[in-house]
Amino acid sequence: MVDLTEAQKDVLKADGHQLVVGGPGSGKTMVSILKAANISRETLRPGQRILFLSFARATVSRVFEAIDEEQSVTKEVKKRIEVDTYHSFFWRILKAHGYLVGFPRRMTILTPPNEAIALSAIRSGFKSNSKLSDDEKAQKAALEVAERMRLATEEGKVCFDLFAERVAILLHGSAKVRELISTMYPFIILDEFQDTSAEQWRAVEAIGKSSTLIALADPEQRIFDFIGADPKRLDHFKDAFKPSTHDLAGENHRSKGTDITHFGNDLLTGKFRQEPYQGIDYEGFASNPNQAFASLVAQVLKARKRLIESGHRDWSLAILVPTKRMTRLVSDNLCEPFGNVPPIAHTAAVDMEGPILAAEVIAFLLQKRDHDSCFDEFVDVLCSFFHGRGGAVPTKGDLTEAARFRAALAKWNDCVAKGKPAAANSVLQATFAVHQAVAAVKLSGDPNADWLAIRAVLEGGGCARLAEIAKEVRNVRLLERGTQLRQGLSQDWRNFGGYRNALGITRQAFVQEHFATAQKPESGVVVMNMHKAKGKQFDEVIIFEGWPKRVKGEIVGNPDRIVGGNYRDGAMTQARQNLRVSVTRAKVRTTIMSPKDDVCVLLIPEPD
Ligand SMILES: Nc1ncnc2c1ncn2[C@@H]1O[C@H](COP(=O)(O)OP(=O)(O)OP(=O)(O)O)[C@@H](O)[C@H]1O
Repeated sequence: MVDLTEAQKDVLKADGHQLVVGGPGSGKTMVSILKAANISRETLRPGQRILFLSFARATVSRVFEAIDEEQSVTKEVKKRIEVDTYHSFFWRILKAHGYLVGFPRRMTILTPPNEAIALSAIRSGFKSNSKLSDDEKAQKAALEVAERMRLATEEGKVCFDLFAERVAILLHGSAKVRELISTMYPFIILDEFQDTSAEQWRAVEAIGKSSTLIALADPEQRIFDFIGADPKRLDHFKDAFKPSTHDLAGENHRSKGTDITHFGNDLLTGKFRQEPYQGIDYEGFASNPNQAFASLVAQVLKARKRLIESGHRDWSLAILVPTKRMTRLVSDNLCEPFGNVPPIAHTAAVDMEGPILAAEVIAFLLQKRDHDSCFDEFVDVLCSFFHGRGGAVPTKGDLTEAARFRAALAKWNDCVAKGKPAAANSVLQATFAVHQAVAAVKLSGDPNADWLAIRAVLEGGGCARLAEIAKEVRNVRLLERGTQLRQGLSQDWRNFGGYRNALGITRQAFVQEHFATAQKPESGVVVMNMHKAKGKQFDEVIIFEGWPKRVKGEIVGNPDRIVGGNYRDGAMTQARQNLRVSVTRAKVRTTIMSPKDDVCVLLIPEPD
């Protein structure tokens, strides 16, 4: 059992609604688990549980890990602490009571890629976001909102964006449902409370009428203003519930013996001390892709060696980057480092819309082999990939590509109907050839082998788009032994001697994957964007940002920077907090890598 600080002990003693604030690694999560254990032993009635609500699955797995670390918490008590995401908790409420807010009784989730497909007709009617006037943006948003509601109420397809808003309406409107929830969960812990959106807050505000709320927050780790976090959120909670407030302040248990937290705090003001910060390294690199990635790989290899030599089995090294694009670039470079450096095994948290839709293309090819309209349907799935892979911000290029394929298919079918051969220069010729080659693949009934066989044909065929799909699908790791997708496909084959339901099984597997909470926390080398690192901890962290593009010595572009464009602009509060969150994820060491000739502005001391 660890020695709790006085402030942590106060958290355990107090009754009623609570607000626990404190800096990174100050022990908010940990004390909330001990608190939950106490409540579970002393207060809960049979059948009741404590709900720990978090934002993302990966954070949830960190909380599970923290619970497991707490040896003073018995197995029985652990079972009564239920850790869940807002998404998954809200979905459970909607499934049971959604009819109260106009939803049909039978509902399915419209996953982000399928939502993107459903909204692509609206989106393709507008120019790209940066070129829209405020009026046009509002018009586009209103059309999207209306379509989302139509899909939910008429077709029972509910997208994530609607969850919190509808649940808030439902809970404010129905004391009965609130009581049902509070009877089950009389205590609810709200993790990362500073980042709750207005809708999430409205929903938990309603539950707080009958359940006791314990909010954990660090106002200076608020990094989601762009999707609805609000600096006033803690005040909203205080005004509504008059909680007892506990400040764990600058205690740092995560990286004891280092100056990592100290450096993180200094980043907020830009005032740095002269003497080095223990546990913080800085590495400058040359501003060109080859040297930049070579420097990164060198740092990764050094860090990995240190961690392996530490003898700690589940070591973790996170490479945190500012943008999703950089996540991909770094991952590609670790797969094929320079010279004869062997690939560096890692996992990358890339956006899943593209990979999921690419998996649907493979599933389609497993399922639909050679019936009459098979090629038409195949082109349709391909177009869905282009409509959906950009998620909420599809590129014009992808939307145009889909339109081009559809137009080519119409011409193609016209020729077929007239008994003429399709035009030799049709964009579909290569697609057709690959489709035929896939239909000729003899399937074996081993889902893994069959999946790879189809992927290989797409990869090696003459159609550049299908080759791209094959590359995307490599990011899907659902076919590992024992996974739901693999088992589902095997069962399908056993039942029908073919993959009759491959598409449905694949879609379902991704929904399950989204809600699964038992995932292990990341270990080994992991790459993710900085926002995704929130609430996590790793042994070592490398923060790696992009570099400027220069023409004749002048900077002409500066994408992928921690501060957009890398120029000073006002207080830069969000950027400072974001970098602080990333820096303080490490237990032992954080290495910050920035281009030598255009160092990150947040690292340059502010004048007195
Ligand atoms: N009093 C304590 N003594 C020793 N170790 C502690 C103490 N409190 C917490 N810890 C450990 O310190 C680490 C960080 O704690 P925790 O994750 O609870 O911090 P946090 O405040 O939730 O951090 P963040 O806001 O950065 O996510 C954990 O490994 C936890 O087990």
